[in-house]
Amino acid sequence: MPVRRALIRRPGLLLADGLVTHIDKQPVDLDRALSQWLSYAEALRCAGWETVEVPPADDCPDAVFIEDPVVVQGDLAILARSGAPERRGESAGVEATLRDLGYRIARIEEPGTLDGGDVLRVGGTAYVGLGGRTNGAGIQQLANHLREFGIRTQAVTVERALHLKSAVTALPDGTVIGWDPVVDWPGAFPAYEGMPEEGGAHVVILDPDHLLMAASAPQTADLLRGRGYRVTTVDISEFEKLEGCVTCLSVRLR
Ligand SMILES: NC(=O)NCCC[C@H](N)C(=O)O
Repeated sequence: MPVRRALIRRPGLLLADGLVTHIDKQPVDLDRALSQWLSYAEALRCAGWETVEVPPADDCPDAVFIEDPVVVQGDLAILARSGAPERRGESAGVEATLRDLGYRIARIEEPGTLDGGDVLRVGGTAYVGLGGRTNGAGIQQLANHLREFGIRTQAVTVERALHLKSAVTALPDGTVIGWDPVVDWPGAFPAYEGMPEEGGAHVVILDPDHLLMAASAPQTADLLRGRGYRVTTVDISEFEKLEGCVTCLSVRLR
């Protein structure tokens, strides 16, 4: 089987200063965050993923949310340019690691903005959230980069959540799942299904029959187990306090 790698980045000491946009600020327990992050990384490895630790960016409180500074497709790493200027310092270490791994590098350039958390690929389509972090110019540039892979790009308005993937992700069969109260346009997806919990909107596909989910969504985990999926859960409460979810703590390279 080809190597499956996932990029991860250890939380830094400033984690508690991370941005919050749609929820109130809550105290973050740093020790608990580190132990949750270690368990998250272990869950990836147990499922057969090799984890590659990107050098820390300790001046950037949100650097642990490594999904946001890059979109990787095939052998191309597209360095994003966050709509939150505080997050732009996260890119350098990600670029260095991906160069070392042999990836070609492209960039979202000014005036474009884009966060990886806004990019949901389902089959040959990349749905891209148009909202606080990602603008139309960023989506257009991403579309140009993805075209060589035969991927078409479709913008989806995001107003009620931080990122598109804060609101929806996709099951291995392509069904987009979300938490209805924060999904602006469920009709944008050919197949959409609401889940009973906010954290139930987020799945990492570890294998075609194996999902990683947050422990905060037990009803959804049971529902998906009932559909035949194996579901591994991890407690990521300290990251959820910063509007993070299971998807944003790693970048799966395939
Ligand atoms: N892709 C994601 O959902 N990333 C979560 C980023 C959370 C971070 N506190 C932020 O506001 O940028």
